[in-house]
Amino acid sequence: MGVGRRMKKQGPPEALSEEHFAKLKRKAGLPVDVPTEATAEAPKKKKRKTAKETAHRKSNGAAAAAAAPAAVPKKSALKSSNGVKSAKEISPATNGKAKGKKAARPLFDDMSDDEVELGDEFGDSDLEGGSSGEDGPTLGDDFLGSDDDDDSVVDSDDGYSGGKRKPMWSDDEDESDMEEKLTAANIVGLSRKLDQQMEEEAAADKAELAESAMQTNIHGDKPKVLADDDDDDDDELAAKTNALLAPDLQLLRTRITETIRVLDDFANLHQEGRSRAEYTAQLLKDICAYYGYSEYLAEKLYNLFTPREAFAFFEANESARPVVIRTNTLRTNRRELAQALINRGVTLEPVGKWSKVGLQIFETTVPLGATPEYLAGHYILQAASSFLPCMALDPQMNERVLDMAAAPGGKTTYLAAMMKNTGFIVANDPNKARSKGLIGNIHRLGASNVIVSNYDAREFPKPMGGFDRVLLDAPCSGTGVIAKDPSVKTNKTQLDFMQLPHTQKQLILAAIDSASHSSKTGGFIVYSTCSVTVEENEEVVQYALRKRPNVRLVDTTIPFGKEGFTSYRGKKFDPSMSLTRRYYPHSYNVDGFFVAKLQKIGPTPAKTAAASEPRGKRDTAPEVVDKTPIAADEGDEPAAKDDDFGGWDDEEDEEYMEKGKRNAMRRRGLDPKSAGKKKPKKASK
Ligand SMILES: C[S@@+](CC[C@H](N)C(=O)[O-])C[C@H]1O[C@@H](n2cnc3c(N)ncnc32)[C@H](O)[C@@H]1O
Repeated sequence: MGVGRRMKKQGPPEALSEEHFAKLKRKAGLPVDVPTEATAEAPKKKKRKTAKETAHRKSNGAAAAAAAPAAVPKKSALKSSNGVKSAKEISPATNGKAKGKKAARPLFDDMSDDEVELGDEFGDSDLEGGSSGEDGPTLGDDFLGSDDDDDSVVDSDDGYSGGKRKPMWSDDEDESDMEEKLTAANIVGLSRKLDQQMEEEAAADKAELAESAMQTNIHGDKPKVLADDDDDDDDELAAKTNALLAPDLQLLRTRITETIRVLDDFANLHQEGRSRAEYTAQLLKDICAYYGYSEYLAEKLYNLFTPREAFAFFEANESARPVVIRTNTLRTNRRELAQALINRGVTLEPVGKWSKVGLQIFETTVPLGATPEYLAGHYILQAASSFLPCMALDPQMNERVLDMAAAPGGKTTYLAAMMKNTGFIVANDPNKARSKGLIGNIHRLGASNVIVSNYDAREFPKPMGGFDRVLLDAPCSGTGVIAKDPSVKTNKTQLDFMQLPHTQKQLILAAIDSASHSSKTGGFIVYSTCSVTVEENEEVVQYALRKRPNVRLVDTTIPFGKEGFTSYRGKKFDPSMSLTRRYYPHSYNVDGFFVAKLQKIGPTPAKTAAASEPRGKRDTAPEVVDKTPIAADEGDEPAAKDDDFGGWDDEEDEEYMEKGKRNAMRRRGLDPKSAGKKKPKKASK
């Protein structure tokens, strides 16, 4: 089945909402506050274990796992006074449908004693020596690259060596069957997790309600957010909220929500004589104080959204995204992996219908970076959003693929699995330290069609060109992954947002020039970043469209995501920019990400890379000379190579900054030559 068709059946991941948890509860056959058709249906489909069975299973490992799960009690029997019962409180009852149709099979009922023994043999005590310690899943992901330090490389050229031969491709997986089994096997863990999440949500809602009630009592319906010059109370509030050392966070938060309320309904709620700009300025100040952003970055991120959505974005950056692992289909399939991990005490479920290889981890009693399955390369810890560029690139078997910025290899190894280890992938990264992690992952996951190189990718296609598909997962500011790396809140400056896009623009042209427009199967380029800023995304793609008329934007085929901006703060982008996709932590509960897919529809401009197309691959048609070649500054020395976010080169950047200043002056109608001149002294009186 082609990916395109499969995608149509898939839905987006859940947004962060009460409904998400309610849905999961329904799925697990648990009661939710609002009864719906789905709720009524759920108990018929799913079965759950009693608390007794849970305890037994926990203490007795697989023996207990083999016990048949108890049927789901009727909804009325489950409902407690507050509408939510914990797994412990639920009493067993029989389920008509299960009896009538087919008795639900426990997940491990066909497991031999040998397999049970295996589970015990590699139990917790053996795993505690693993690098992750006792704190659960702490090993790196594909962005931060803590896998860099992973020296647990298992050479796996022999392929999967787990005794009997196992099915390799999860394409064969029966999705609904698997979900049912997984849900049954995980039911107690999931219920516990969901109860906990519901409790947290309820507490947060209560606090929110109390907060707004407090406001309503104090100020009536028109919130008083901005201070009057002559008001002592206001001075006190200002002193409390603006105090450098210990701002009153509760007050700040209240003022943030109230200001948003005013901005939402400005005509009715604003204080007499106060402008929208004043409210916005106050809100930004409060956001900086409350969440700890630099003013510069807070404003940049705020401007992407409506005030309410911006608040949701800043909030989402305060909590971690779900831990997700990607099944390595070169070694196993998702069902087998899930069974193995559940057997070790991991609570999980499929990440969503949009992926056949992702598993979301809810709880684990073992360090995920040290299980035998991890060491044998059956999975990699990989953020869900990192799947997306690979899905968009959609590499085919036997193709030639370039991954321009590949370390630590989360995406490279996914591409290799998609290609079933056929064809070849050039996995490039100039950062040698990060490349160690890349090589480690390639070996551990058994990706045998990968060649590693260490070029500054701006040099491509000189070393090699003519690829069927090119992935550019560009170095970026990381504004989409602030939850993972909060230092981004303060360490990104205006200079970064000039220098990074500059590098990204050079890289995207190199990516385009490295792809073969005459590829029989491809000619596609995917550009992605884990940043949400327009400078690093739409502006870079727009630049590529302008400089390379031989490419066009095409559908990413990812079944969810917000459309890229076609205009932004007065800037107009190509209408096809709506084909690009944006992902936000608050809307999809994934890292912030951007994905654009380009197709090369004509020959590479002669002056740049055509000459490096492999022999026999060169197009016989006359070459089109690009009338808009890369600007003169694009041939400069590459930036320093040790920076994950694009490196640094004082000389280049100084020159670049100077150029920027001169252009800015020109735009303001000033003479750039006067830049260095001293200001004339004021005439003395
Ligand atoms: C977002 S990370 C890539 C993550 C990787 N694609 C994965 O999935 O594991 C960006 C990478 O770009 C690399 N990089 C920085 N400057 C580069 C350049 N000029 N050419 C190629 N890669 C570069 C960094 O070393 C870093 O590993």
